[in-house]
Amino acid sequence: MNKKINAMYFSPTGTTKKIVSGIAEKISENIDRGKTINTIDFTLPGVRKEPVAFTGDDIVVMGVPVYAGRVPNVLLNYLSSVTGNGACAIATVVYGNRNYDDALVELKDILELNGFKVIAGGAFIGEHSFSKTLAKDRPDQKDMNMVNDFASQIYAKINSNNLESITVKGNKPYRKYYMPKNKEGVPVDIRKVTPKTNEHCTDCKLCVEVCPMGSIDYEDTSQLNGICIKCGACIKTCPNQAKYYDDENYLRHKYELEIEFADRKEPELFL
Ligand SMILES: Cc1cc2nc3c(=O)[nH]c(=O)nc-3n(C[C@H](O)[C@H](O)[C@H](O)COP(=O)(O)O)c2cc1C
Repeated sequence: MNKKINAMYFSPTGTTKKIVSGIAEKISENIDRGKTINTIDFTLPGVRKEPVAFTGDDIVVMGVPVYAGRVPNVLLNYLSSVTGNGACAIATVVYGNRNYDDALVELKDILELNGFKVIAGGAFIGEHSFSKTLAKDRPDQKDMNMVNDFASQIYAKINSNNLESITVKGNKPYRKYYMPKNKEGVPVDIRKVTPKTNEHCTDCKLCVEVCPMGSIDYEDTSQLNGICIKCGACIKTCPNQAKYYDDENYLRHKYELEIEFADRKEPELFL
């Protein structure tokens, strides 16, 4: 088979990367043992400045995390610039055990609008960006077994040459971006919340390197020069636990998520 396998993802805390890479590797193993996968990790801002265009010979595993029940809105411009030209796509979203709401249908729509043929879709679970306990250490081995089964089914579909489009779960029109509530039950906007830096910071600059918005000031890493999307990259990457949020509404939301969505969710696959 003369198909080229591509893995494309945005993944500040690495869970989407694990799922997308797992699917791409397994498909590639089936199709052409050992042939290299073309990886486009668009987590960092510099990569999102480069144009990307595929052809009908490409298979693209595209993955994003679910933010507020949707495709992260900071990615919409970039995603709409990626052209499929008849490439096959596998739409993949990864969420933190609350819900993926309309993110998968939104990603599928974006891909189709851009000239991809979406032949499979999946919603997987990853450790929540806000938490070290919610969906802790997921995707785990059980998830990765499902990733392998999913990839084998995708391979069988490609091989059968019956590349039908799929239907995935989600509302249309899409629901509004999910909002946390304050203690009075009133929806609150946490978009302006920014991380704080404590005395454990050794100025190693790792947080500067991993920020997907390029927002952390190089000279003074306690300062932001741009927006914070609460992706968790600086907090989870810091070797000294020097980054944290202290906003009351953010912390309440995190706590509520940890209590309310403690029960394990399982991946959902669409073929
Ligand atoms: C701003 C923001 C909003 C999020 N919204 C949701 C959500 O609506 N539902 C959910 O289950 N998880 C939500 N999450 C959690 C992420 O989808 C999840 O942790 C994902 O695995 C992170 O992917 P990454 O490791 O590739 O960064 C949100 C995370 C962030 C940063």
